[in-house]
Amino acid sequence: MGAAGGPAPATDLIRFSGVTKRFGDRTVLDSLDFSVHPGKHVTLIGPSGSGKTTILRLLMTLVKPDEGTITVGGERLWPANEKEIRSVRRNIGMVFQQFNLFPHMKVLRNITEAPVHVLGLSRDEAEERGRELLDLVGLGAYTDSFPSRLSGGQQQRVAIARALAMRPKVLLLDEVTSALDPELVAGVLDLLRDIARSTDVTMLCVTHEMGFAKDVSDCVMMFDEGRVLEYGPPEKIFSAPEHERTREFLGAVL
Ligand SMILES: Nc1ncnc2c1ncn2[C@@H]1O[C@H](COP(=O)(O)OP(=O)(O)OP(=O)(O)O)[C@@H](O)[C@H]1O
Repeated sequence: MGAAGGPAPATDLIRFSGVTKRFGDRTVLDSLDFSVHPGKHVTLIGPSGSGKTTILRLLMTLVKPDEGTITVGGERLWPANEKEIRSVRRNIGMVFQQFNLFPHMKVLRNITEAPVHVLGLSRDEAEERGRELLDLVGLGAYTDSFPSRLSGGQQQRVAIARALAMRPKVLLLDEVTSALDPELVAGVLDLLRDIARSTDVTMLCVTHEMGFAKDVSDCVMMFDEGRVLEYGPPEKIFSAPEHERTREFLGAVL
């Protein structure tokens, strides 16, 4: 219960507190504070080099903060020991710009490897779930194909299915359509819209697709020089931004 007797405030799923990241002399994230509630879809927008991808990479523990704390589901991702990091990381899946599928494995095998080896599912259980996911992403007929036989858009769908196979609480999407031919972009964005509507996964999405940001996000975070300049619902950020810098950025990309 909240202090006034009303419902307790929703607990944050992701929380960054005072997170600073430097590469050499360059401060890429500067004492960053933000939080994301469970089930929300948040898009990160802002100029190139403003630190958006670095946030996703911190959550994947591909890079480590120089200062600050990061928690996911109330558990510390940083600072934390290896065991704690592994346990928190298990809740987080990521889809990259380049699909990074295993080229020597068939599509279904690409999706079942981590559930078998990391989650400890039996091969049968993992395959059953893998087939369901391939149906979900419209690739049920491609279980026995090698990735090289698929288009870029299809490969990206497999990568999305592979991330979902780990039943993540948080799905990180890093410019997932930017390596695709233009005619394949809409299909992948439609799939992500469906996933956003039909699952309770929390999404953090770096994108240059402002249309997608408008209709999928509950919140948009506008970054500039390693800081959150504005954070709010898309209708506010896109229609009535508070900062001149946001207006300039949107003016250039919309
Ligand atoms: N491993 C690294 N070593 C050195 N500098 C890095 C490294 N990773 C990122 N940077 C620098 O950090 C800054 C922020 O990078 P980041 O990729 O987070 O930006 P971004 O906002 O996602 O940009 P974009 O929209 O172009 O992808 C950039 O100046 C980048 O060159």
